[in-house]
Amino acid sequence: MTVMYNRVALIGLGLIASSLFWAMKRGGLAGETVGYARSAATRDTARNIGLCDRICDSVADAVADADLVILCVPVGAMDAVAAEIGPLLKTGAVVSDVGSVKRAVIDAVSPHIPDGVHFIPAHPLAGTEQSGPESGFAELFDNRWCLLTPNGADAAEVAKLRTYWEALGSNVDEMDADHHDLVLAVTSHTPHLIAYTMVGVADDLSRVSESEVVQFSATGFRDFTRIAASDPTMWRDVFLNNKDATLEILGRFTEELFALQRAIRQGDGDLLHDYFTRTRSIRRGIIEAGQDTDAPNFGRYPKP
Ligand SMILES: NC(=O)c1ccc[n+]([C@@H]2O[C@H](COP(=O)([O-])OP(=O)(O)OC[C@H]3O[C@@H](n4cnc5c(N)ncnc54)[C@H](O)[C@@H]3O)[C@@H](O)[C@H]2O)c1
Ligand SMILES: O=C(O)C(=O)C[C@]1(C(=O)O)C=C[C@@H](O)C=C1
Repeated sequence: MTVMYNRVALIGLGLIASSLFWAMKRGGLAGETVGYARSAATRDTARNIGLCDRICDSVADAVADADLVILCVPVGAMDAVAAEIGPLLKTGAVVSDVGSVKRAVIDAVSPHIPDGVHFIPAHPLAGTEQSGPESGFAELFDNRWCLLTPNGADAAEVAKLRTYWEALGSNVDEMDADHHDLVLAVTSHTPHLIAYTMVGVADDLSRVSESEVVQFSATGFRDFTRIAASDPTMWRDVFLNNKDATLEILGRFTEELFALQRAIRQGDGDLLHDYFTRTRSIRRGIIEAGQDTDAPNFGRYPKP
């Protein structure tokens, strides 16, 4: 139990902020955690479930004298929130965020950060399809990655924030923001778009085949429906703010899809088999590297 920041302010009280609070409480990482949400209903819910040591009715009260301020709002709201809190930040404070996109957040937030305040963007690669203050839990960040995109921030403050995320349970790495956005377009953003599309297609079909799509949905499709149940505001903002990288990956995806479509039409079994063999090895690599702790056989076969 080591207090790392005396006062931590969480702005936006959803899945990530509430998980941060419970994980900080578990580790005793903050002297005091204060929270602010835009809507009175969310603030009431937060108070009712004991989220944060104090819930403030104004963002000014929340950031007053805060040593660490974490912006936990959708990516598209970062600009407005940063503009509001910028003039209220104390000298020496650290501002961070948890947004799923990094370059657009840096461009939106940096202009509002006064001299003497450190802005260190971060992105925990951990989440669920749930949202809101009641959805958080202390273990969310355990054994997950958190990527920092420091963008030239003070090295000592970056090292401290890294230690903080490690104390929350995460593995931490640093990355250039543009590279982050390209990597996440491949590993998270485009897969979400594909899931949204596939569930939309099934929904169109279900109007033809009534409830069969739901009744006979196999595990693969159920996984798609979980992903496609993710928060619409959050994901709208991800795509609007990681436009170039997502379009680049979608272009490549479409080319591959057409190649597989042609192979099916032409009965080219070799092409399909080779392709699926290559992709299977990627999954096996992830399991062998110990990166998928949710896999059903995780840990069953000890590595030699
Ligand atoms: N959900 C995930 O899987 C996940 C994972 C990693 C990072 N993130 C990122 O974390 C951030 C928060 O996501 P979440 O899942 O906690 O979302 P959430 O929907 O659970 O919570 C977001 C909170 O922000 C508030 N909010 C929305 N617009 C606002 C505004 N203009 N001003 C003030 N408050 C506003 C909402 O009322 C809500 O309290 C997003 O930037 C998202 O990209 C999400
Ligand atoms: O598990 C999930 O529900 C998620 O989609 C979490 C997930 C991801 O794609 O891995 C989603 C967006 C975030 O920015 C980070 C994590």
